[in-house]
Amino acid sequence: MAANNSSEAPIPPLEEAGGEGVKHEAEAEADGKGKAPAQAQAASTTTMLHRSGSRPQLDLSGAAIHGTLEDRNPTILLPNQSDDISHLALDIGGSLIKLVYFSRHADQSTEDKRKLSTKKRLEIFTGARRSYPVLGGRLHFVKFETGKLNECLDFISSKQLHRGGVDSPSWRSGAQPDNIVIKATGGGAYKYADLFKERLGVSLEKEDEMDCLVAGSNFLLKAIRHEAFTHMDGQKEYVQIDQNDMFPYLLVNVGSGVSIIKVDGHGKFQRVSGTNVGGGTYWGLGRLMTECKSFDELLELSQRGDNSTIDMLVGDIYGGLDYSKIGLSASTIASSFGKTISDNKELSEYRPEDISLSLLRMISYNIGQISYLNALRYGLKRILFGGFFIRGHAYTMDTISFAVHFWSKGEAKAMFLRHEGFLGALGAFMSYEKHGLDDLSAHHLVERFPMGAPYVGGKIHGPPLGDLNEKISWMEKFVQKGIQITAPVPMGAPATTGMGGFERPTSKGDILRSDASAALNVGVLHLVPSLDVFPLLEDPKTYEPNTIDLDHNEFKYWFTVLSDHLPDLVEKAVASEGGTDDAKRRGDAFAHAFSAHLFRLMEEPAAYGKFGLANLLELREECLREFQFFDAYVSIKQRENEASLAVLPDLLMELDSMDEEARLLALIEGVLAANIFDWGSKACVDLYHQGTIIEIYRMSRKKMQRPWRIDDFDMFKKRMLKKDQPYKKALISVDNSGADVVLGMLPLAREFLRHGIEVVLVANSLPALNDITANELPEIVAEAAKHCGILRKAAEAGGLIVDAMAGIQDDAKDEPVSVPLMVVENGCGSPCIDFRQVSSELAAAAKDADLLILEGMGRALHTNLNARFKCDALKLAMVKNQRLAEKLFNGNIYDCICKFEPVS
Ligand SMILES: CC(C)(COP(=O)(O)O)[C@@H](O)C(=O)NCCC(=O)O
Ligand SMILES: [Mn+2]
Repeated sequence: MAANNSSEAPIPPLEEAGGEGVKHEAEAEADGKGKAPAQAQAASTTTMLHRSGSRPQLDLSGAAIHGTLEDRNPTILLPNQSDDISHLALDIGGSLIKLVYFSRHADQSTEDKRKLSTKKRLEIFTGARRSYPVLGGRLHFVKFETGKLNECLDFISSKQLHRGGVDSPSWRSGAQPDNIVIKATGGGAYKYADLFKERLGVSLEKEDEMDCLVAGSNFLLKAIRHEAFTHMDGQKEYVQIDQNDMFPYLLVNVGSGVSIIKVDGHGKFQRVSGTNVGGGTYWGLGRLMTECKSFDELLELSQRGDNSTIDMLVGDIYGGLDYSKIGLSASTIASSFGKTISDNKELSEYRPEDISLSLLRMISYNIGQISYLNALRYGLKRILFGGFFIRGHAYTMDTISFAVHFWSKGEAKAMFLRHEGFLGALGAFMSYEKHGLDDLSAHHLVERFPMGAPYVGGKIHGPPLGDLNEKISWMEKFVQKGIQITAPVPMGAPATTGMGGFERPTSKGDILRSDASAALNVGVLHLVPSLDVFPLLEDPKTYEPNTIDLDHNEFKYWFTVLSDHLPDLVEKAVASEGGTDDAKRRGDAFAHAFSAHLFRLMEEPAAYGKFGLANLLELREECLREFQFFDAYVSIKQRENEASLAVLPDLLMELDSMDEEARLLALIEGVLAANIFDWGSKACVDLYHQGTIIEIYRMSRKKMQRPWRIDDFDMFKKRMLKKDQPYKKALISVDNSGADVVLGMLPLAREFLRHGIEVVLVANSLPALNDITANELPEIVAEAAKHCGILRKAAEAGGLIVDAMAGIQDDAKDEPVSVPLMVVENGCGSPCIDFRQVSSELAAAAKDADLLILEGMGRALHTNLNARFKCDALKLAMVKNQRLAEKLFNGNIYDCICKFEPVS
C-alpha cells in the first residue's frame, strides 16, 4: 500500500465504526449529528442477524463422497445442490481484501464391494455417507492488498471462482451466466462494485459488516477446535470453548476504528461501544511521524523500539522511585508521549522505532482498557479481539492482554482468533442461504496446512498457484522466504519502559514476531460431514489423543527424529513412483516442504493450532500426498505381506496344537513380537538390514520374556476366557503390513472368531508408512482364508469374501454359520488415531462392541495410552524408541506393553 496516498489508507474510518450495512438506531442518530466518535455510536438495540435473500448456493445437506479408496480426488455428491454454486465471498477492507472460497472435486466413481457390503451390514443407509480423508470440499482463506486489487481480480478470474470454479458446468461450457452475485462485505464492496462488474461481470451483494463479523466469529468458535487463544508474555495458549457455553462474549474488532460488540447468540448481538482510536490512528500517526511506507513496516519498527525515550514514566516524575502507594512502579507509563514536552527536541531527533513502540502501546492499552470496561459493564469474562490491527502481532496481543489482565485483576481473559482477519469474509460466506456450514461441528472439519496455504491461504500473494510443477518451481523461493519469516525477530535491549498504568509485559522466549510469520497460521479447512466422534469414548470433552506434550524440548527431539528419517523416506517415496526424474523432483520438493513445516513449528510450536506428535506424524503423510506420493511403502508392504502369508499356515497349525490358555499367550506374544515391523522407527529399519523378516520375527518372538514392561495379560486372559460372560464383538485396530497383521493380528482375530466373538478389523483409510489400509486388508484376509476355514466362513459371513472360492481346502465345512469378520476404515491417513474424528463406518461398527484392541506405537502409545473408553480396552505395542520407553515406562527400547483396561 502506498503511504502517501490517502485513498489507500489501510481501513476506511467507517468500516469499523458501524459499517455501511444495516444502520442501528443510535448510529443513525450519531450520523445525523455529524461525525460523532465511534464510542458515542453505541447501539441500544439487539440486532438479529439478517440474511439477505440471495440465490441458493452451497448445500451440503446429504453430502456424500462418491468414490473408492483408490480414488485420489473423489467427488462429494451434493444431492441437494444446484449447479450454480457460488464459491466465493469477499471482505474488501481499506488495506486488505480477504477471500473465502470453497473448492470441490469433480471426479465421479463408484463404491467398491467391500464398502457397499460393510455399509449394508452396519446399516449405514444414508447412501450418502462417505469416507475421510477423501474430501469433498475445502474452504480456502486468501488475502490480497487492496492496493493490488488487480491481482485479486486476476486470482478470482484464473480460478473462475466467480463462476463456480473451474470445475463448474458454466465454466466448462464456456457460457457466461448472467447476473452472478457474489457476497461481499467491507467498504470496498461499495467502492469497487463497478470494477468487479466491469472486470468479472459479477454483482457484489453487500452484507452488513457487523453481521458478518459476528457470524464468522461464532462459526470459528463453534467449528474449529484450536481457534481461540490467549497470548501472555509471548506465550500462546489455545482455549477450548465449550460449544454449549459460548455466549455471551465481547467481540472487539480492531480495524481503523474499533467496534465493541456484545454477542449473545447466533445472529444475536449488540454493538455496545467503540473507539475512534484504533489501527487507523496507529498507522496514520505513525506515517506522519516516521518514514514508514506500510503498516507492517511500522509494526516491524516497533519491535526494536524503546518507548522510555518518549513516554513519561512514573519514575521520571518520582525521581526514579515507584509510586507504590497506588501500585505503580517506576517503569509504569504515566503519560504516553509525555516526555517529549520537556525534551525540547525536534521530531527528527527521536528514533522512529521508539515512536512506533510508544504509539503501539498507547493504542493497544487504550483498546484493552476500553474493552475491559465494557466487559465489566455487561459482566462478561471473555473478550475476543479480532481485526487486522492485531495481525497475529505478539507485542500487540501481549499489550492488550496485559491491559485486560491488569484492570480486571485477572478476572477477564483477552483472547485472539487464529482466523482473526477472515471473520468478515467468512461471515459473508455464511450469508449464502444454503451453505451447509451451520450444521458442521468441530469433528467435521479437518484443517490441513499444505505448502500452498502459506502463500495462497495466508500471506498476501499475487498470482495463484496452478499445478504441482508451478508449486515446485517456487518451492525454493518459499523455503528462502520461510527462513526469513521464521528467523527470530531481533528484540531491542530490555527497556525500563512501563505503560499506561501497567508494567511492561515481559516477553519470555524472544519469540515476538510480526505478521509475516503469523500469516502462515491459517490452513485449508476440509469439510468432512461424514466424520464422527467415536461413540465409545468415555468423555469426548476431556479426551486428549496425544500422550506426551510437545513442549519445546520434546519438539526438538522429534524434529531431529523426523529430519533424520527424511532421506530414507524420500528414497522410498521416489522408488514407489518408479524413480523417474519427475518423482525425484517431487521428492526434493517434499523434503523441502516438510522441513519448512518443521522449522516453522520449531520456531512457533503453536503456529498451526495445538500441535501434538500425532499431528506432526500426520502432517508428514499429508505432505507426501500433497506432492503426489500416495503410498511410499507400497512395494515393501507387498513383499512383507507375501512372505508372511507364506508361513501363516505353519503358524496356524502350531497354534492349533496348543491348549486354549497357552494359545492365547502365544497369540498375544505373536502380536507384540510382530509389531517390530515398523518402517517408521529408525532402530527397526537398522535391524532390517541385518536379516530377513522371518529371522527378525523369530528373534523378536524369542525375546518375549514376561513380565512385559506393562503386563496385564493374566487379567485379560481371565476376562477373555470367562465362559459365562463372553465378549460379543471386538473392534481390532490393526497397524503394520506384513508379519504384524498377517502373523500377529489375523491369528488373534481368528481366536476371537473361534470363541464366537464377532470381529471388526479397523484399518487406515489412507496409507501411512507401512501401515495396512482398509482397502488392502480384504485381499490379505482372502489369502489367509484359503488356508483357514474359520477365517473363510467368518469373512464370508462379513461380506469380505464375496465370491465362493473354488478348489480350496475346506476344514470348516461342517461348522455352523460363523460370526462375521468385517473390515472398516478408521477415517485416518496417519500412524496415529484421534478418536474425535473417525469414519462414520467405524462409529457405526462401534456401537455394540464390548472390546476394543488398539495395536502399535502410534495408536496405542503416542496416542490413546491414557484414553478411557466405554468398553474394555486392550492396548498392545512394542516400544521401538528408547527415549519414549524411558519417558513413558521408565523402560527400554523393544519393551512390550500389554495394557488391559476393563470398564469396571
Ligand atoms: C511412526 C511410528 C509411531 C509407527 O509405529 P507403529 O504404530 O507402527 O508401531 C513409530 O515408528 C515412531 O514413533 N517412529 C519414530 C521414532 C523413531 O524413529 O525412533
Ligand atoms: Mn504402523
